[in-house]
Amino acid sequence: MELGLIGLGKMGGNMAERLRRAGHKVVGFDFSAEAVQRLNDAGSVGVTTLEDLVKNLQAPRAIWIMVPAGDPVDETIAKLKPMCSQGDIFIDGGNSNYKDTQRRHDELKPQGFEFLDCGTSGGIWGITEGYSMMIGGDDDVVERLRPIFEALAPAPDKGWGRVGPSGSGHFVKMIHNGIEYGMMQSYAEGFSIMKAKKVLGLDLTQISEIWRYGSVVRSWLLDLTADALKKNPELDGLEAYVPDSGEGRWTVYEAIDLNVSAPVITESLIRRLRSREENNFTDRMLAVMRNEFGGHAVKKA
Ligand SMILES: O=C(O)[C@H](O)[C@@H](O)[C@H](O)[C@H](O)COP(=O)(O)O
Repeated sequence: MELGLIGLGKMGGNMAERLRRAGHKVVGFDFSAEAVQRLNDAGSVGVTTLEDLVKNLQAPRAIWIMVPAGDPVDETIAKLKPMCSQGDIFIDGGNSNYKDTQRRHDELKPQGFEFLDCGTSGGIWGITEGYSMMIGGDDDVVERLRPIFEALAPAPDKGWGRVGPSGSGHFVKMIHNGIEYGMMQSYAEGFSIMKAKKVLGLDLTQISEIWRYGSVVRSWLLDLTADALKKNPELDGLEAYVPDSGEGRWTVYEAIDLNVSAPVITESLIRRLRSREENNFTDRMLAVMRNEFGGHAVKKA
């Protein structure tokens, strides 16, 4: 099949290569000339304008958008529409908010365009391991792209599927990432407690390796954790600073809207926020109040 791919970063570039290896024609666009060159060197078609991307694909086209969530997705669709034809399919494979996705779908459908959302998991490993894909949108449109999903997935019949109507792919990916936050937090806390138990002299690298096989808490995340500890057991040179890209906080908003208590995911998000505050105002407030009512000592900076 032919696929247009917009955004040849860590995810898009690797996806293009996995598709090429499976025999598909990929026409890829990126603002980075280097990324376009890399694609051409690998044997796909790299182009430097969206016009060329559209021209190099036969209608009805399928164009996969792999750009940062938010305005870049709307801007890309707005640029593509005048160049594309009725029946063309746009796929948003990024981490968009599902409410934006539903809005985009409802705008595009009456204009004659198809729109799928595909929550795509797998990170930089997807090129070899395959990607897990949670797809939202019309069933017949998903079927038209079956060869693409089969090639990107870990196996043709595994790791992908239509999960519901438009928006549901991104909704499920949002929850997936919320779970990711909770799992990461739990591993990190467990390893921290073991590290603090100095009298036992535990080797965290060894333990992570033991847990990888047969243990109830084995997982791919733990495999990666074990690799990281092997490379850098003390995590030297790293700042205790954890960013987030939005999916975790959207999961928490959703839990609140639905009256579902989700304390682990919520706390995992809060811990990330806390990791970015050094000597924060909240804790200084606590110290000063304690000092005011009880005359308790404060630690001066
Ligand atoms: O499934 C995946 O491949 C990951 O979940 C990925 O989609 C995620 O976006 C980033 O790893 C960073 O997410 P945060 O910045 O929110 O941690």
